[in-house]
Amino acid sequence: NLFFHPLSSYPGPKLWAISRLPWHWASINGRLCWTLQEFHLKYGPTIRIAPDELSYTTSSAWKKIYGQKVPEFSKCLDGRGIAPASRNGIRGIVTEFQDRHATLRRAILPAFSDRALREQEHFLQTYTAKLVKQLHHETGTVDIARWFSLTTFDIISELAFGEPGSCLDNADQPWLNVIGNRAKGIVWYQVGAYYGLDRVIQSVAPSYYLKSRKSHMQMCAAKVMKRLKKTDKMSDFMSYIINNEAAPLSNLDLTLMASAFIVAGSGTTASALAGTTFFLLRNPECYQRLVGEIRSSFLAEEDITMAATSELPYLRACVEEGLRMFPPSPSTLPRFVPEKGAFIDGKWIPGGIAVGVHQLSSGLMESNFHRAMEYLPERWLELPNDSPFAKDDRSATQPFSYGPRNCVGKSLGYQEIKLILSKVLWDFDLVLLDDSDAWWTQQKTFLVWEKKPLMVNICPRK
Ligand code: HEM
Repeated sequence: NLFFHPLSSYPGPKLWAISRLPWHWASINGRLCWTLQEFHLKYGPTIRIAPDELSYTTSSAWKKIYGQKVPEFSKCLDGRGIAPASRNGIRGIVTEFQDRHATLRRAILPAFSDRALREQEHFLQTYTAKLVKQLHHETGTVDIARWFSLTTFDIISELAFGEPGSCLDNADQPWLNVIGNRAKGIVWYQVGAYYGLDRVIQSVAPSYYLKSRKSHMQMCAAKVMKRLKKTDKMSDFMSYIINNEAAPLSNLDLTLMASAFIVAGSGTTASALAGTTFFLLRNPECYQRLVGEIRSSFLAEEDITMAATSELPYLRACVEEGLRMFPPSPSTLPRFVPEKGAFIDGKWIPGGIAVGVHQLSSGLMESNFHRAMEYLPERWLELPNDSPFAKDDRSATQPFSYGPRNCVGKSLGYQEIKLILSKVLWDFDLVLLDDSDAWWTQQKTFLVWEKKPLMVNICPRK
């Protein structure tokens, strides 16, 4: 692997080129993401991170790996790939192969159209108002990351199942923990799948591995069955998806789809909110400027709508910068080079090699962003040509991924983040308890961020 492999000329740590064990070890310990970021800093924009895997950080690699349609760089190959693949032989939208993926995607697109989003705004407004109300009872020290998680779970529960998740009413929602444990379980599953040791891994992995996967699917199936019995006119996702003639879905498809919505649509948005809040509070000038923009743009809280928050340039810049430095999906979403091989960033890569852009590293590379480790929202504003940020390669960061399998909930995610952040900053003054960078750099990832508590002092605005 070290001397005679087709990838032997790529830079990277030698031990990682010899065996995939160090990769799996870092992954199980939740340190893979930050370790890969250190490797990119040390070895450069393209590195070898396993005998059969290359990691990239450039915008051109995003376009090639995730944007090429014919032939597609597939998500799964011979048991290798990102996630537990199928249930009774049926795959969900995230792991499905190209042809059927297109059918599944067609079936759900209407639920994410601009029109649908406008019809869904009342869910976002209801739960954001509830969050603000609860925070008024809680003033003092709160874990704001947890409150964001409760809010986004409530919103996605309404959208995916047509009923409240009741998280904001009862902060001890066990399903949130089940989802966190499920992500940790997937990391173990990857070890089993890679070495063909699925049964062994099932017996040595922590018990939450099996239990959380199972209970998550059971809860999704029960909620979907309940939703299918409802006949009233609704504006949730299912109202667009059930009975659509373009791409009819079975009950199992609908359950897998609802599971994808719940997993992909709640924790991600909550991470974006927590990350952006953390960086804002560590940078008082940015925080004050954003608070100023929000409080001077509206006369009353009711004026803060999705459409109105879309008109705030500094808010948009703060969110983009938060997503760059704390991308909710910070790891690599690996793909496999098509059988006949492909050129990536000017170099020929043989078929079957795993390739991907490492999201966290691509956002933090100095070669892509000037003063990359600093939170500087102004880089996303309209810039004069002589600005030091004018040479930033903005498309090197793709928090919602890129191409035909990118995030279908991108607009919804942006709207949620902007609305929730605006309403919280309209009502409250916030101060971070620990303003070191520990919350960020010591945070573990299991495909997604573990979500450590983000402790802030919160009080009604003066
Ligand atoms: C800040 C918020 C969000 C971020 C950063 C984000 C990020 C992503 C990323 C990176 C992917 C690609 C995953 C892959 O290739 O395996 C993805 C896919 C997906 N996301 Fe999001 N997401 C967000 C919010 C949402 C929301 C609110 C929903 C609503 C249900 C959603 C639903 C989905 C679905 C269904 C997919 C699979 C799409 C496909 O395979 O065609 N996401 N998301």
